Amino acid sequence: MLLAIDCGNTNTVFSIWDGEKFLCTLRTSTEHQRTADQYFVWFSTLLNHFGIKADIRSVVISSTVPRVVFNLRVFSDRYFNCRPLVVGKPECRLPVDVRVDAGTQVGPDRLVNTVAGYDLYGGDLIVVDFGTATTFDVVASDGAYIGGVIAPGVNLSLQALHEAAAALPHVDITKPERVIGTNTVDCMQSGVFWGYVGLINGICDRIKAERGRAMKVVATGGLAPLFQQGHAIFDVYRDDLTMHGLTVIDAYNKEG
Ligand SMILES: Nc1ncnc2c1ncn2[C@@H]1O[C@H](COP(=O)(O)OP(=O)(O)OP(=O)(O)O)[C@@H](O)[C@H]1O
Ligand SMILES: CC(C)(CO)[C@@H](O)C(=O)NCCC(=O)O
Ligand SMILES: [K+]
Repeated sequence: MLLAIDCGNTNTVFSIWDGEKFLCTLRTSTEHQRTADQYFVWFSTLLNHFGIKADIRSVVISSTVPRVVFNLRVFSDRYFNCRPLVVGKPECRLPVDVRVDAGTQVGPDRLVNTVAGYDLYGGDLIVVDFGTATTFDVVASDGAYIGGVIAPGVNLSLQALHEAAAALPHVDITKPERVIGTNTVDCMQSGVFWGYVGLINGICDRIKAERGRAMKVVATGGLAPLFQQGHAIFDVYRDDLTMHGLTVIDAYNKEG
C-alpha cells in the first residue's frame, strides 16, 4: 500500500492507496514544527478509529512548504521503513515535460495536478486548484506543464480585507444571491464571490484565446463546488485530483 501526502500551505492531506482505491483520507493543518512521532500518534489513532489495517510499503510526498519535508521523511523512515519519493527532487521523475523559464521552481502541487489531469482527461487542459492560492495550470496537448496563473486564494482574499481594514469583520465565503450587498458582510461576500467568478471565467477565456484552441477546464480543491453551483464554470470537478496524480507519479517511478 502507498501513503500519499499532499502538503499545502494551509492543510496537509494523507491518503492510503491500495492499488485500486483510496482506503481513507485524513487532513491536518500544516505546521513545520510537527515531529515524525506527532504525525504517527495522529495517524495511527485515526486509522484505529476507522478500523483500517494499512500495510504501508511506500510513501510519496508533494510539499509546497519545504520545511515540513524533513519531519515527513523521518516519519516515513521510522514508521514505514521506507525512503519517500518527493515530487520536485531530482530523483523523482515525472511522466510529463515541464516547459518554463530556466531557474523556475514550479510548485510540486501544480506538477502533480498536471500529471493527474493529463492521465485522466488527456492534453489541452486548464487545471484550477482552489487552495491557499488559486492556481491555473496549463497542460499542453502532449501533457507538458507550460505555465499558468497564480491568484490569491478565496479565503486569503477575505482574510486580507479583514486584516487591512479596521471596520471589515472576518467573514466566511458563501454564494450571495445578489451582487448589490445591503450590509457590510453581503458587500464583502459579493466582492469576493462574484469577483472570483469573473476572475475564473476571464482567466480561462484568456488562456484559451492565447492558446488558440478549445481546452477542458478541470477543477479541484475544497471551494470549487461553491463556484460550480449553477454556473458550470468547469467541465469537470475531481476532489481527489492531486492524490490521483501522486499515485500516477509513484507508479511511474516504480516502472524503473
Ligand atoms: N463553504 C466553505 N467555506 C469556507 N471554507 C470552505 C468551504 N468549503 C470548503 N472549505 C475549506 O476548503 C478547504 C479545503 O481546501 P483545499 O484542501 O483544497 O485547500 P487548503 O487546504 O485550504 O489549501 P492548501 O492545499 O494550499 O493547504 C478546507 O480547509 C475547508 O475548510
Ligand atoms: C502557488 C502555490 C502556493 C499553490 O499551492 C504553490 O504551487 C507554490 O508555492 N508554487 C511555487 C511557485 C510556482 O508554482 O511557480
Ligand atoms: K491543495
